[in-house]
Amino acid sequence: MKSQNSKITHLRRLVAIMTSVVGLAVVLLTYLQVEWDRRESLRQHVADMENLSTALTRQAESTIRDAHAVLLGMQRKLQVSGYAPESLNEVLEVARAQSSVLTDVQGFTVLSAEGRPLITTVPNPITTYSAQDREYFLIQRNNQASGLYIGPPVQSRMSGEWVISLTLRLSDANGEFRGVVMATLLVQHFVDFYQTIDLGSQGVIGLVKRDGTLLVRSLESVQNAGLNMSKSPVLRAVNEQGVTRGNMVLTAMIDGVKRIYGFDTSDEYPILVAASRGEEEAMAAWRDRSLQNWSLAAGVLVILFSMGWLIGRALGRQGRMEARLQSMHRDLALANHALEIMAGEDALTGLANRRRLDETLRVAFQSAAAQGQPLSFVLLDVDYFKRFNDQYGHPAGDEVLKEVAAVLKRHAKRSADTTARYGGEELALVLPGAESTSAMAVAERIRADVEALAIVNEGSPYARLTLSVGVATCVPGRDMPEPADLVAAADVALYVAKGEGRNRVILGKNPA
Ligand SMILES: Nc1nc2c(ncn2[C@@H]2O[C@H](COP(=O)(O)OP(=O)(O)OP(=O)(O)O)[C@@H](O)[C@H]2O)c(=O)[nH]1
Repeated sequence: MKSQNSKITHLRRLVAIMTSVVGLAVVLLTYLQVEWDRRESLRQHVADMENLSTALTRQAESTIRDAHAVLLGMQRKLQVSGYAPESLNEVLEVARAQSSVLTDVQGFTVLSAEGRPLITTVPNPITTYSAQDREYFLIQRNNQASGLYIGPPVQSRMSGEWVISLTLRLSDANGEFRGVVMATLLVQHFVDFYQTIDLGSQGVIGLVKRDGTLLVRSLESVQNAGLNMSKSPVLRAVNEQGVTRGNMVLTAMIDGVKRIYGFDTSDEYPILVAASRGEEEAMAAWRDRSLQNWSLAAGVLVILFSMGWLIGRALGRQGRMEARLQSMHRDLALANHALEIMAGEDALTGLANRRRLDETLRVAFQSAAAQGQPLSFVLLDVDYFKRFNDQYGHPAGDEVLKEVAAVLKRHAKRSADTTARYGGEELALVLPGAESTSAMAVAERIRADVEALAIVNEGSPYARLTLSVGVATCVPGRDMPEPADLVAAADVALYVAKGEGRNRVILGKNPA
């Protein structure tokens, strides 16, 4: 019973440990799954943005290259043929033809050394202005070997539209400044094109000069045109660390929105394109999935812990019932014992119990003493009974005790004879009026009958169930003063029988 209780406690502990371990595993696996999913989603978005930025960089390069090629042709023609009206007209015709094909270019213009437009393909131009103060003009005028210069976005004085200027210097044979050939690209043209690409409401594409000047931003036409972005992490990575293509997750300088950026720089021109998606929008699908996963995990945990709690409670209840049963069992045993004592009978064997034996022996002793008659006491003990119990079980042992008791009863022939259970596996026989010879004979018959039962006891060297018997006889009062002396003499004889090899009857010595 006790071990049953500790088994239940052990089981409850096991259930608690298992529940915790499985719960932890669920949390860990969910975390790993969600984290893996996050990285995979981010990797995918990053790759998309990098690829897009590369494609858009090539597109911007191609637009600039086309205009650059035309500008080079115009520059060459003017420098060779001069600036006479015929030459300018020829250049204008070629530029018109090119302009009609290059739809990304707003127009081609030739400016004089004073910044006045000489010819232009820009439709409906205002030609009464001077570009002398424009950045591109100053750079080309002051720098003989400037090459193609990409200007910041400006509002054109010729058309009123926002444009990006591409300029080449015109020099005479002595290298003296003769003016500028210019192609203008419409900012709105880029914005319109970038807006055809779906990057969600927070996505943005930026075309930027490597010095940090913002040329085009897809979210608005011109509000931020020309903004200096040289301090942005992307520009710093490009200019300070020499990174040419890459990605970043960062919060934008302009609007404070967190975005996933991909960027790529041009090898030909000092420009780069950064394409981005809003992090919140891009990762929304992942957030939904992770919420689902965590909800599922929470559901599993609730079920798991509920089951663990229910099992624990059931085990606890079983444990309490076992304990109650145990105490009822004890009460019952005590009650049985009390009943047995009151009845004077041993419940298992039906023989007289120890209490009645003592009483019977006392009366028989007194009566024999009064009459000067002999009184014999026989003490019988089952041999190797512990081994029998161990091998065949306690209930089988009980059965054997009953059988031995039955044999004993059969040999208690006279009415005054008393058979009793002395204790445990020890039985006793009180034979009033019996001399030692007849007591020995009765004892021997009992021993032989038990042996003849041929109850297998493999733990015994006799391989069967046997008895050792001690017999004591006296004339009470004359030979011995107390009944206890008679019992002690039989006990000593029994001890001798055990010592001499068991399965035998020994007569105790009479002290008198
Ligand atoms: N089945 C059963 N066994 C009992 C009962 N009363 C006592 N026993 C057992 O009897 C055995 C007595 O063991 P021991 O005193 O070592 O004696 P033994 O094994 O018979 O060995 P020897 O007497 O030396 O031959 C113990 O295992 C007790 O548990 C009972 O009412 N029923």
